[in-house]
Amino acid sequence: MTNPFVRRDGVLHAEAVDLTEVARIHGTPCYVYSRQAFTEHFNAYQQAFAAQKALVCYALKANGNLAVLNLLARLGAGFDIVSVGELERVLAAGGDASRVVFSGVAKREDEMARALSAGIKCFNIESVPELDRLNTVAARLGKRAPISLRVNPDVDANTHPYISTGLKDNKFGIAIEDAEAAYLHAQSLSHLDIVGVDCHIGSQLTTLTPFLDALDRVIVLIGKLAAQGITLKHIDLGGGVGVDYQGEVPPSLIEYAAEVRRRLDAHDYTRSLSVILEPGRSIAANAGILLTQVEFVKLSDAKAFAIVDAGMNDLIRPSLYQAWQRIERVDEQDDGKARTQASFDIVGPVCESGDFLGKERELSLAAGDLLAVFSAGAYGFTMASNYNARPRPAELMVDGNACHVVRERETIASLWHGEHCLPH
Ligand SMILES: Cc1ncc(COP(=O)(O)O)c(C=O)c1O
Ligand SMILES: N[C@@H](CCCC[NH3+])C(=O)O
Repeated sequence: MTNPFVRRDGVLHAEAVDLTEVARIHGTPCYVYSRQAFTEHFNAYQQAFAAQKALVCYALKANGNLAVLNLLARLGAGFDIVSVGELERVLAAGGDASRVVFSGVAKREDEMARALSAGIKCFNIESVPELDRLNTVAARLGKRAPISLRVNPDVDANTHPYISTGLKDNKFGIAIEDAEAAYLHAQSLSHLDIVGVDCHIGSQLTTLTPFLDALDRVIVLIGKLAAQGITLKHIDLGGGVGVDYQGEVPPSLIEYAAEVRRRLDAHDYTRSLSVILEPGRSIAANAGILLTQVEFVKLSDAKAFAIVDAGMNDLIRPSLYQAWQRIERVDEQDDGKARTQASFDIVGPVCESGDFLGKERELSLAAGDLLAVFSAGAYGFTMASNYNARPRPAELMVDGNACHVVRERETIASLWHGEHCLPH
């Protein structure tokens, strides 16, 4: 995989674009994405799973920018959505509803109705009451709803507890031992078509073992369903592989695809299943950085702080998960400026002690320096908020030597749009 963020003469570039120029023209903080990286990361899935009728449904919760969705749609992506808002984004970006799968534990009736009339590929159902609700909505609309059940295989994904989803005590999915009964119930409902099975055990998995353990358990279930006369068209393996934040070595997609194929080929009842994948992070994370400027260097006996203009409202992963993301000075040329060399906590402007982007980073810094926070293309902008009345940053997409604004920085006035004072 080509790294889109490289140094030339000491200055960090995104593809061919000098990031100091980006900051000068567009201001900070801002997200900068690489078209080339998004393309390569998506194509890696397409190519690895090419032999097995796989549909790569990009999980846009990772990065739902319209330019990203449009780019991926043109590369042949399907999409994994978790709300009607995400469905509308896909459609607005030119995505095809018939390549959309709808995940999430709490789909409202109006969301189901909209997805049914748009004609999505599949609802990934996470509970028995949700089956009943979808059946009622489909009957009301005179439609049939294609469904798969998201089963929870009780496999430990060995990832952060907040992003582990396949254990019994997680809210997601139907416990695998209850799944057969749930499928039989689904079969009894008048307006549902059972088309698949789905499983997602967590995010940022750095080994294949939990994925394959989960798959083995789902295959046992598929065998039981086949014995009941319930045949499926697809198996949805959920989110993608983990990424390199801090030297992690992500599992090989080629090996993943081969292991999946080997397992599916081993049984008559799984051989002809098509495969769906829902990767988000591995397509988006290392296709983006967050650019931020040092406002002040604040030193005390106890601490060295670099106070920057991006905060937890812009990038919450470090605060929320103690996530580690690489931080470097953009311009490392020797400009003769006096700097402090220290182990810095990189903190933001938000009024919270938990507002940091990185801790104990050995850097040489002065006010005015530009920093890049790496691996920020996934779960960066999509998790940004307006806390402290801070406008969300601009998003930019670099393409070769061009840099396009793909979302403008929010204006302050837009933050009170739709708010009203009481009548006197
Ligand atoms: C149901 C579902 N599918 C797909 C994903 C995307 O996962 P990842 O970003 O790890 O590829 C998630 C997030 O964990 C998810 O909850
Ligand atoms: N937002 C999380 C991942 C969430 C996964 C969604 N189920 C992160 O940044 O790591």
